[in-house]
Amino acid sequence: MLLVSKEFTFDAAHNLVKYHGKCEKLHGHTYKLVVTVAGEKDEEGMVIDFLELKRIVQEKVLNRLDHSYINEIIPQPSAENIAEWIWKQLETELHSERYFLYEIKVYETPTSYVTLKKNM
Ligand SMILES: Nc1nc2c(c(=O)[nH]1)N=C([C@H](O)[C@H](O)COP(=O)(O)OP(=O)(O)OP(=O)(O)O)CN2
Ligand SMILES: [Zn+2]
Repeated sequence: MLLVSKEFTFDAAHNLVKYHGKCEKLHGHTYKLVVTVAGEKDEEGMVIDFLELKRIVQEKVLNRLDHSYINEIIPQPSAENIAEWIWKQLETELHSERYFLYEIKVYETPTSYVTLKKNM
């Protein structure tokens, strides 16, 4: 099995409504998203074309989250809840007879991130 990953960034604002601390105030992050697909190669020697991966993530995730107020889409936008929402947007699209969505990482800051992995 091969793992194919691509990194993306998006800028968005949020506030954690059920939270006591500085993050209950409106603020923004440049989020980093790493999407990993697992599978076997096709006759072109690719699990999934990076361009196809980019097209799907752009359409299903970035077009909605980039420059958004995330609370309007995800009511309590912790990195954990954002990761679960992104997983739901991508799971069906990144699934074929040869490959499947394996893991995503959502970085809220360069040092704070959440990993969501497929139950195997
Ligand atoms: N488990 C989680 N903990 C926290 C979350 C979260 O989503 N999941 N979110 C926040 C805040 O929204 C925010 O991420 C805190 O960011 P920031 O103020 O930038 O944090 P730091 O400055 O401490 O980050 P550094 O990378 O260390 O500079 C809080 N907790
Ligand atoms: Zn935050």
